Order: sequence, then structure tokens, then C-alpha cells
Amino acid sequence: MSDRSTTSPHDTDRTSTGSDAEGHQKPLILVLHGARGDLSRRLVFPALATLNRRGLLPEHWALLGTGRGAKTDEEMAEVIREALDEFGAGDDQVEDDAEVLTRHTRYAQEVTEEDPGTLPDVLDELHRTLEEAGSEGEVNVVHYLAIPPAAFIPATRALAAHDLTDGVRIVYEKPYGESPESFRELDAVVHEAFDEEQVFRIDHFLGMEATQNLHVLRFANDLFGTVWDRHHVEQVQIDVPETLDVAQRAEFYDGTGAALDMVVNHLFQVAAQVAMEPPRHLASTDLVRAREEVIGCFRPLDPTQDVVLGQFEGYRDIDGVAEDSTTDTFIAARLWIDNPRWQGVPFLLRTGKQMAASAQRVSLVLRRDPEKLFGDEVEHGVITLSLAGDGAIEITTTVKRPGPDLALATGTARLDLHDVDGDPLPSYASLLVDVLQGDRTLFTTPTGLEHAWQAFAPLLGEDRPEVHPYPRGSWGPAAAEDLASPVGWLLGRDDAS
Ligand SMILES: NC(=O)C1=CN([C@@H]2O[C@H](COP(=O)(O)OP(=O)(O)OC[C@H]3O[C@@H](n4cnc5c(N)ncnc54)[C@H](OP(=O)(O)O)[C@@H]3O)[C@@H](O)[C@H]2O)C=CC1
Ligand SMILES: O=C1O[C@H](COP(=O)(O)O)[C@@H](O)[C@H](O)[C@H]1O
Repeated sequence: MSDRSTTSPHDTDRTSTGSDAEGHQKPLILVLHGARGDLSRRLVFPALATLNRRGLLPEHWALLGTGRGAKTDEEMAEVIREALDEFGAGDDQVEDDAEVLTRHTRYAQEVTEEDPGTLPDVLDELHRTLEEAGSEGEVNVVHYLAIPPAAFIPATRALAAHDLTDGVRIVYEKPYGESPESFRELDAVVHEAFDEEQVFRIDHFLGMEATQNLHVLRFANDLFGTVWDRHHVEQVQIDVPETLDVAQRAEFYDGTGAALDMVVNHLFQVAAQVAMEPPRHLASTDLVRAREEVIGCFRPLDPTQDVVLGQFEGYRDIDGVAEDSTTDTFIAARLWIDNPRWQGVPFLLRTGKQMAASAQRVSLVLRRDPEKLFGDEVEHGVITLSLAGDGAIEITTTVKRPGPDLALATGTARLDLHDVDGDPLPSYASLLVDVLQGDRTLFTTPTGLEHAWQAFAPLLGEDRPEVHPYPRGSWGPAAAEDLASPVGWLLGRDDAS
């Protein structure tokens, strides 16, 4: 057997690189568990293709796709070709991308606790191949669990049972647990097998360009930083409506629902990015600590006052959905943050499937004071970050209506982040780079997740509200409108049903 030695994954700071002393990145073996699944096809292969094109992969690397069946390398290659065809960078890139990815890819049968499959042997072969190709020294082995959450515990135990945990990094997808109890159980199993420094829990909303820009907008610009509190902000809206259907993944979705799929992870993490106190420094540990501390100030949701659930009409007719399903395909929630900066400011969270529009927006609605010079003619100012795509920043403000009179109007200025000099990375590509470099800034940790589950837990109990029907293509149940009063949801304000 060849040496399966790997890099020490102790690098926890933003400055760590996963590189050797000369700055070369260590050779990489990315073991993609669930490589024929939806996430791998839609997001991971395109992300790898992007990283390859951008020169962000090490000189020597290999992709080892795994699955439960006995498949050939060629069958794996075909999955990659089809995936890039459907979800890749477009016609002019697909062939080149597919050629490179498939040339670097092998397939192995998944390891279980009882049966190593072919994974350890193929891993050894890849180590030898990398050595023959001229790479010497340590290899960065990353296991990416792109498998259903129910498989996280068995997969972790299987890796441990066959001595595949030493010195590797491991990436867990979301949801990391489905209740406070199952989160703790999963995390205990993970820590039996791995040191915390080896573990990367992905929340891809944290990797979005515009989410990362929240810090910069606020901490690099006093214009924004000075209004970032309850004295200036009346409410925060984190609004992620989706026109998407769930027919493709009905079985998974019916067992999960909008609240577990989106709120306890993505929307809570984005709320924390908005609400955190300024970190002492920009070092990874400081940023992570600041984000986690504010999640510790999230007041547990009050399902009777602050949550509206919905289900789009016709949902129960979808194949794979139970006839009497009460799964929520929509949630609007009012989150309160009990600290001096945000006391009394509602953080309004909304997301749902089959809604009127797709967007991913964070808006700080600024207070207005009718006692001031222009009285109540002044509209709320709004600072918005659109997280979708490469991201954008919008400022809505009161201006003089052009013309002879001193009348007021509102106007919006928009800065598309792709117009800024630079090269934005899609979230999954960005987070993969961080894993390779050992940069943990944008990953969740048990402390933050424990706080998140505490805040979310009341929704899992007997006070879970009833699920209101809403028409497809609408903005959700009417009951959700009241949560956002007196301002109202900014999106769909003019045509909300
Ligand atoms: N799809 C998406 O858009 C997103 C998904 N995620 C997360 O990514 C993960 C994967 O999601 P997705 O790709 O949609 O899931 P899939 O249902 O497509 O499953 C992925 C693959 O996992 C393998 N698999 C299925 N069951 C098991 C099992 N019991 N043990 C081991 N392997 C199994 C299957 O491969 P095979 O049959 O070859 O073994 C399957 O193709 C999930 O945790 C999900 O929450 C996160 C964000 C977005
Ligand atoms: O994790 C998830 O996120 C997507 C929305 O994010 P996007 O970046 O893919 O637009 C959501 O549709 C999905 O249900 C959820 O699992």
C-alpha cells in the first residue's frame, strides 16, 4: 500500500493556504461521495470546472467520485459530461471542461461500515498516480459528503471503520441535523471520527459574493457602518422567494419543508452576518466568533406570534408527496435579536417555493422621522444587498423630484458587483477553494449551530402553526403580510395577494 499521508488540516486562519513552503498548492484528491446525485451534478462539477479554468486547483489533482453501485470510470465520466452539458458554463466551454474533469476522475464503490467497497484501493492507486506524475510529499485529501443528510452518520462511521479519517478534511452538506437532538447526535459521531479542525460544514449562502460583501459594506464604509443599529434601522428583511417547484425532489422535500431546508441554516446564517458585532480583527477566528455570538442572542422563535407557514395549492398532488401532507413550502418568520444593537428591530425572514418571483435579498429598512423638516413625505430609505448571482448593492433614498417644485420622490441606485474590477466566484467554487486552503471563515461550527437550533426548536414542537394554502405564483399566504407591518414586505409590495 502506498503512503496515505495527507496535509495536517490544522490551518484555521484566513492566511493559511494548504500550500507548501514554496507556495505550491499540495496535490489534491477530492473524494466526492454521492457523485451521481443532484448536488454534485448541478453545483460541484461546475464549481470544479470553474476552479480549473481559473487556475485555482493545484497542479496535481484527482477527483474520486463514489456511489453505492459498482460503476465504471467511464460511467462516472458520462455523468460528468451530462452534468456540465446541462449545468456548466455554456457551449464554448463544456467540451474543454468535460475533457479536463473526466481525465482527472475515477469512480469507486462507496465504503460502508461492514464493507470497504473499492474506495480504499482506488484511493491508494490515486496516491501512486500522483506520485508518478511528479508530485512529492503530502496530499490534501478532502472527503465531500454530497449525500442525503440521513447518510451523514453511517458515512462518517464507515470512513472511521476503514481508517480513512487520518489527516483528511471532510465537508458536510446541510442540513447538519434536523432537530437540536439529531444535530448533537451527528456532531458527537463526527467528533469521534474527526478533530474539529478537519470538519467543514457548508452553508452556501455564506459563500455568496454579496453575503461576504456585508462585512465590507459595513466595516469599510462609515456611511453604512454608522447606521447599522436599532437607532437607524426599523426592520431587516431577508427575503428569498423562489419560483422553483419541488417536483424533482419531492420525497426529500416532503420530509423536510421550507423551514428546515432554508431557515435554520441559510436565513439564520445570513441574519447573523447582518447582525454581528464588529469583530476585533478580520482573522477567521474573530469573524466566526462574532457571527456565532450573535446567533446566541437570537430569541427562540415564537410560533404563535411570529411565524406563518404556507403550502402552495396542488402540492399534495405531486408524486412523492403524501396526500395529507402538512409540509410547509413557505415560511415567514419574525426573528428578534436580544442585544443592545438590535433590541426591538424585527428581522423578517421569508422564503417559499412556487412564489411570484425568485430573489435573494437582504434589506435594511431605515427609520424615518416625520418630525423632521420634510415630515412624513419622506419614504423609508433602504440599503439592499441582492445575493443572487454575482450580487448587487442597492440604495433607495428620498430625492427631489426633478422639476420646478420642491417635491419629493424616491430613487434607487444600484451597483452590480460584477461591474467592479475583479472576477466573482460562484458560492460553491468559493467555498471549495476555502476548504482546499483550510480557511474556515465561512463555515458553520457546533457552537453557532447549537444556538441556531435553540432558536429554531419551538417550531418543531406542538405549537407549530397551521399551514395556510397559497396560490402558485403568489407571495404566499395573506397572513404573512401582517408580520412585516407597518412597512410591509418590500418585494411584491405592489402586487401582493
Ligand atoms: N440538490 C441541491 O440543490 C442541494 C443539496 N444540498 C445538500 O446536498 C446533499 C446531497 O443532496 P442531493 O444531491 O440533492 O441528494 P440526492 O438525493 O441526489 O443524493 C445524492 C447521492 O447520494 C447517494 N445516496 C443516496 N442515499 C444514500 C445513502 N443512504 N448512503 C450513501 N449514499 C447515498 C446517491 O448516489 P448512489 O445511488 O450513486 O449511491 C445519490 O445520487 C444533501 O445533504 C442536501 O441537503 C444542499 C444544497 C442544495
Ligand atoms: O439549499 C438550498 O438552497 C436553494 C437556494 O439556493 P440557490 O443558491 O440554489 O438558489 C434552495 O432552492 C433549496 O431548496 C435548498 O435546499
